[in-house]
Amino acid sequence: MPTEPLSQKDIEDRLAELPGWSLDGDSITRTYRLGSHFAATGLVVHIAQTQEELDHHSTLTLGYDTVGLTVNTHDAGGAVTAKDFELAHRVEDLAPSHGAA
Ligand SMILES: C[C@H](O)[C@H](O)[C@H]1CNC2=NC(N)=NC(=O)C2=N1
Repeated sequence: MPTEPLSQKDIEDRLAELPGWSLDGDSITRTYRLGSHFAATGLVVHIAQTQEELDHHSTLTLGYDTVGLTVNTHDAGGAVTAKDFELAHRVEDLAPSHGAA
C-alpha cells in the first residue's frame, strides 16, 4: 500500500465514498454512536484488532456511548494517505455488527 501523501482533491473524492468521515486538519476522522458504553468498548477492541492486522493505527477516543477515530500516516510525515482510507473502509465494514450508527 503506497504511503505517498494524497492530494486535496483525492482526499475529497475518497471522503465522498465514506459518509460520516471528514477531514480534520491533516487527519481523517469519524465518530460512531453505539447503544451502550459496553458496545462502544467492544467496537474499540475490534478496531484495535484490525489496526494491528493492518499495522496502521488511529487515535481512538472512547466516550460514554461513542467511539472516535482520527488518523493520518506517520510514515508520510503526518499526511493523509491511501492507508488511512484502507483503515476507514475496514472500520466501516465492521462497525455495523456492533450496532454502530
Ligand atoms: C513500525 C510500524 O510498522 C509503523 O510505525 C506503523 C505503525 N502504525 C502506523 N499508524 C499510522 N497511522 N501511521 C503509520 O505510519 C504507522 N506506521
